Amino acid sequence: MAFLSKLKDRLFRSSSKLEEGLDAIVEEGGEQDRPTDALEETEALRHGMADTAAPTSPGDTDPAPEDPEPPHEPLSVPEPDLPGAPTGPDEAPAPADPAPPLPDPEPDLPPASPPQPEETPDLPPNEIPVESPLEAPDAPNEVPGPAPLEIPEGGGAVSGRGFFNRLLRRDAAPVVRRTLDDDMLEQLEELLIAADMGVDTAMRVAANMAEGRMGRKLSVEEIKGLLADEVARIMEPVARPMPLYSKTPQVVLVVGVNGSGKTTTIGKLASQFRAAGKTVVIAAGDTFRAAAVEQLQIWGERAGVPVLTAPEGSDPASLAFDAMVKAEQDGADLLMIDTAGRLQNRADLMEELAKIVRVIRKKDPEAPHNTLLVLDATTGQNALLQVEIFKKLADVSGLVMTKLDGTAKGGVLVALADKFGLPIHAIGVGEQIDDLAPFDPRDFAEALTGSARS
Ligand SMILES: Nc1nc2c(ncn2[C@@H]2O[C@H](COP(=O)(O)OP(=O)(O)OP(=O)(O)O)[C@@H](O)[C@H]2O)c(=O)[nH]1
Repeated sequence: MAFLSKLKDRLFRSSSKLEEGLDAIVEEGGEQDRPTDALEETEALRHGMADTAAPTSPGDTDPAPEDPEPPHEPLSVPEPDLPGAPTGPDEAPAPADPAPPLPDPEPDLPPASPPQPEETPDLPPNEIPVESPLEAPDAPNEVPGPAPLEIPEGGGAVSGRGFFNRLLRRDAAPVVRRTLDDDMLEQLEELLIAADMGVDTAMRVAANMAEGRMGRKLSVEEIKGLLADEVARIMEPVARPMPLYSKTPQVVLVVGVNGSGKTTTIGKLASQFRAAGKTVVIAAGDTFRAAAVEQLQIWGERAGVPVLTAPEGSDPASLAFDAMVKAEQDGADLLMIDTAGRLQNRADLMEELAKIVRVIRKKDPEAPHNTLLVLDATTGQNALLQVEIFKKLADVSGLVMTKLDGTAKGGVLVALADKFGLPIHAIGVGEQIDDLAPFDPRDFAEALTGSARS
């Protein structure tokens, strides 16, 4: 739980940017709902009711998607309802249940179940994912705000209005809601684009959020919930730990532009593999930069893993071959090969990477078993370009996103997942050795949107 909240804290800048934007969108043209309206709208919303659905109560007659006029009485906060008392002309008549035997079940449970660890289904059983430093959430986060986002078991849109709901109504504060129309949808799209989701993904996400909800009144909390659901849906298929194979040494080629965090990530991964009982060898393949080699040696020491180096300017492919030999001799489980990231001369880099692959395949025709592309999340949309380039340079099998801490550009992960569908194996959330976490789509979605933040 501690690590989870750390992740959320560190992604705060992304969520605060989105939250500010959502606040502004809903404020503009929104109006305060009476608490009873809030409850009913929320219930209907969580049911995913289409605007063509039957009215939820005699007074709740949202007639058509295009109709921006809310049918509810505006702004006034009614006197608290007494259990069983009449609730007003435009409200569903509360059933007279003077002594309800039981309150409605679990009124403030969040809509989604806590995330389960992702499995890589097509791996043999002995292939384990990267050791997860994330604790599984021990209790689901609660959705703040007066209107619980509950879907009562087997209930209709306005079902479950017993004793408990009336209690909630009495305590609920007014909520600002805005009717979802084309203008608001456009503003949402712009906000998501500004949050680095990219145009295509932002439009798709906004459209999915709006589906069946045009003409409905939404609060900021509800929009955050819808957005988090949509982000999690997109991210779930790509949240896959790096597979570990039984055949050793497993060769992991690590690529990415200079400064993206390759060295740091190799050190963090090596440390996690070691903690999982694996023996690891690192090869310092960026032989042209002495500083890069030194950094890798420092990380090797921290992780307790040997780092093979070669004289400055020597052939990285030759070092990779020597490293293969050593890894085999040592019976190492993993060989991680760092590479240069000079995109300035792409043809040279492509040839360098291709040669490394040719040479290690002399020892193992299936190597490299993983080609990890390390991306710096703070580069925002540029990360998309880097994926395109490196997919051409090397057979990228998965991504590690670094520097998600303190960036307001976390939305780029959604664009990456939507566009490329490459597995995101891990995320870097700091500069320390244990600041590498498995990618959890639900945590990420909630941290990005600021929903259910504890
Ligand atoms: N805040 C933060 N900083 C990170 C993270 N990962 C790496 N860094 C920092 O990013 C900088 C570059 O990281 P490196 O690992 O040296 O990057 P590289 O891709 O190996 O760069 P070159 O050695 O120049 O090829 C360093 O200052 C790291 O401490 C992260 O997840 N969060």
